[in-house]
Amino acid sequence: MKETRSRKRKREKHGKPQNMASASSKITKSSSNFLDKMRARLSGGHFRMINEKLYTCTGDEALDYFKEDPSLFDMYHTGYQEQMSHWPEQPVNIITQWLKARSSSLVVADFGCGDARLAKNVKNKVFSFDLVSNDPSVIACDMSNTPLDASSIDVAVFCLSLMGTNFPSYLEEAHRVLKPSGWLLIAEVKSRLDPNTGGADPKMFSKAISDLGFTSTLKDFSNKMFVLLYFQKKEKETSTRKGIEWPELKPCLYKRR
Ligand SMILES: C[S@@+](CC[C@H](N)C(=O)[O-])C[C@H]1O[C@@H](n2cnc3c(N)ncnc32)[C@H](O)[C@@H]1O
Repeated sequence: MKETRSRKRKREKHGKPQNMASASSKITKSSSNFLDKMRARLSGGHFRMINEKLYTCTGDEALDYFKEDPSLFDMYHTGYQEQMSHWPEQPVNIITQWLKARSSSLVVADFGCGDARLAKNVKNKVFSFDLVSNDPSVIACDMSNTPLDASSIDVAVFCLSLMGTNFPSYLEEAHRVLKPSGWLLIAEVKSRLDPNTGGADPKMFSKAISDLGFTSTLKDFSNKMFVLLYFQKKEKETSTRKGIEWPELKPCLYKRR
């Protein structure tokens, strides 16, 4: 249909500013999208850097690292939660279910608790340990040296937290604080315990823990992202701790998304 002169005049009068407004709103939107993307990329980069640091230093070095700048801990956990949001299942939920199926009188120590999700979701008394405490319920320490008494705990949990190069000392600490027959529950990133992808031999890892004074009760490799290894502390002290052959656990480095 042919446009009348008066319509054309109206369109030219009113149409142009409208188009300009929508063009400038498009520019604002796309530049804020761009800034959001840049921010996400930057924080993803920071997360990967802190993550690599935690996997390549000892626990006390990691403690000093966060003491110098506690904001790095929040940065790490923002990135970690982003990564976890892509996992179909979270190991902390499986451990939560395991605890819920048992007596709530079991006393738990969560080694490397992160945001203390485990403590928040069970009725048990949970001692939550991490390098930084952002919550009054979390005790800040290097978990190779907790303030717990010897033989005072029923369940020790390491959910994706065997990060430091001195990880055997975390398991030794768990052995110290666990009661005889107490449970040691480990969830670890699958690639770290998969020889096909350059990871450690899970049999060697499990044997080292048994040599420390535990009996293996469950090995679950069914999940794509993580393995579950459960143990019970032996009734009698058998380990000398010396001569245990620990495999090297490779860092879990997350890909850029
Ligand atoms: C990958 S996050 C897992 C957090 C939580 N367990 C979960 O499943 O969501 C590992 C946590 O272990 C903590 N961690 C690593 N080494 C530690 C150490 N030596 N002492 C205390 N916490 C440690 C880190 O600060 C981090 O919060």
